[in-house]
Amino acid sequence: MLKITAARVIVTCPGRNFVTLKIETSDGVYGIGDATLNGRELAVASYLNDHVIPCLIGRDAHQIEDIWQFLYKGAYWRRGPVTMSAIAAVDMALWDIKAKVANLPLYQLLGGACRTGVMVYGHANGASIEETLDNAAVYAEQGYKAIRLQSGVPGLKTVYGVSKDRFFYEPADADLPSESVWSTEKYLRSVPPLFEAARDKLGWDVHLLHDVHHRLTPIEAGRLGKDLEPYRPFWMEDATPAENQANFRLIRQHTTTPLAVGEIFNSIWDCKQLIEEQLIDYIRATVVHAGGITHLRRVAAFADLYGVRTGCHGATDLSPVCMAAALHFDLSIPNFGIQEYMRHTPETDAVFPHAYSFDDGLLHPGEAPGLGVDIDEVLAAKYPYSRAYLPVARREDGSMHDW
Ligand SMILES: O=C(O)[C@@H](O)[C@@H](O)[C@H](O)[C@H](O)CO
Ligand SMILES: [Mg+2]
Repeated sequence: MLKITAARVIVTCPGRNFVTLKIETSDGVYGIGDATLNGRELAVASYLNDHVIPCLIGRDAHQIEDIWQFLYKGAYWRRGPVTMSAIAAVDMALWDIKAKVANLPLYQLLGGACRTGVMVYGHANGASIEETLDNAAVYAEQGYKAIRLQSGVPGLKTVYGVSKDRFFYEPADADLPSESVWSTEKYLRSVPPLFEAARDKLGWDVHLLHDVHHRLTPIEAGRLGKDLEPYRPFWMEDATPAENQANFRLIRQHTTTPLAVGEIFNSIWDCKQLIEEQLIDYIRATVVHAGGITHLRRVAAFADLYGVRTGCHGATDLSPVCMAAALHFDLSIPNFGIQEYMRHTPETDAVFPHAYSFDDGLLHPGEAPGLGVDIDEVLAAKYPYSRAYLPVARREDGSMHDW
C-alpha cells in the first residue's frame, strides 16, 4: 500500500490564476493535478480543502478507480464543474504518482503511444481579416498544421476570442465581469469572408478552425456551417448552447461542416446523446473539467464507438499540469482528433516546469516519469490570487446573450 499522507491546494497567479492539488505519499513520491476553473477558482479550492482532502488521507494512492468512484458516488451530489474539477485534480495527481512509481511517462501506462505526436491548433486573431491572416501566416511559418481564426466584427467594438495581444490571450480580463455588445447579424456576415480570404492567402494544406462560442441558435448555426462549407473548415466549435443536446440535430440537418462541442462539459452524461446520435464529430471535454484521465478515457472510448474523435480544450486557463495530462491522454487513445494549444506566458511556464515540447506542429509529452510537469512552490508563492472574471455579452438592446 502506498499511503496518502498529505494533500494541499496551491493557488497562484503568475499572470493568471491557477489552482493545483499536490498529493504526498508515505514513500516520498508526490503527484500534482490541475483544479483550475476559470473565474470560479476558489470554489474548487474550498471543495478540495474542506470536503475532499480529509477523505484522502490514509487511502492507497494506487487505487485510482476506487478513489474516483468514492469521490463521485460517495458525495451523493453528482456532476457539476466544481465537483468534477476537484475529482479531476485528485485523479491527475494519482496517475502522476502511479507513473512515477513505475518510472514511466504516463502515456506508457495508458497503453503506449498510438502516434508520433499530438497535432495542435493555435489561435490566430486580429481586429481585421488582414491582421488575423497576417497572424495566421506566422503560425503557419512556425509549423502549425491547424489554425483557429477569429476576427473582429465590423460594427462591434470588441469580440470575445479576439485578443489584444498577438499571441498570448487571456479569457478572464477584469476583476468584475466586463460587458461587450453582440450582434448575431453582424457576426454572421463577417465569418464567410474571413474564411474565403484565408483560403486565398494560406492555401488548402492547413486546417482552419472557428469558435462560435455558443452564440447562435441551431438554425443560425446551420446557416453558418453551410456558408463555410466551400472553405472546408476542420470544425465549427460550440455553435449553439448544448444543455439541450437535441439542438444539434437541427444543425446536422443543414450542414456537413464538422461540429465540435464540449469545453464546458463535465461528465459523459453531457455528451451521451450527442455521441450516440452522431450529432457531433469532435468532443472537446478536458481532463481538468471532466473528472480527470479516468473519466475522460471513458468518454473517449464511448465516442470511438460512434466515430467521434477528441479535440480537447487547451486554453491558457488550463494549467500546464492539465496540458501535460492531456498530451499523455492524446498520445495513447485511438480516436484522437486534435488538441488546442494556447501558449502559456513565460511566468506561468517558470512556475510549472514541464517536459512537453512543440516541434513542427506537434506536441509531445516527453519521457519524464509521471505527467512530466512540476510546480515550483517557492515561485508560486510570489504570485498571490487575484480575482478575475470572464466577460459577458449583451445584445444591442441590452439583454443578456449566450456566450
Ligand atoms: O476554445 C477556447 O479556447 C475558448 O472557448 C476559451 O477561451 C474559453 O472561453 C475559456 O477557456 C474559458 O475559460
Ligand atoms: Mg471554445
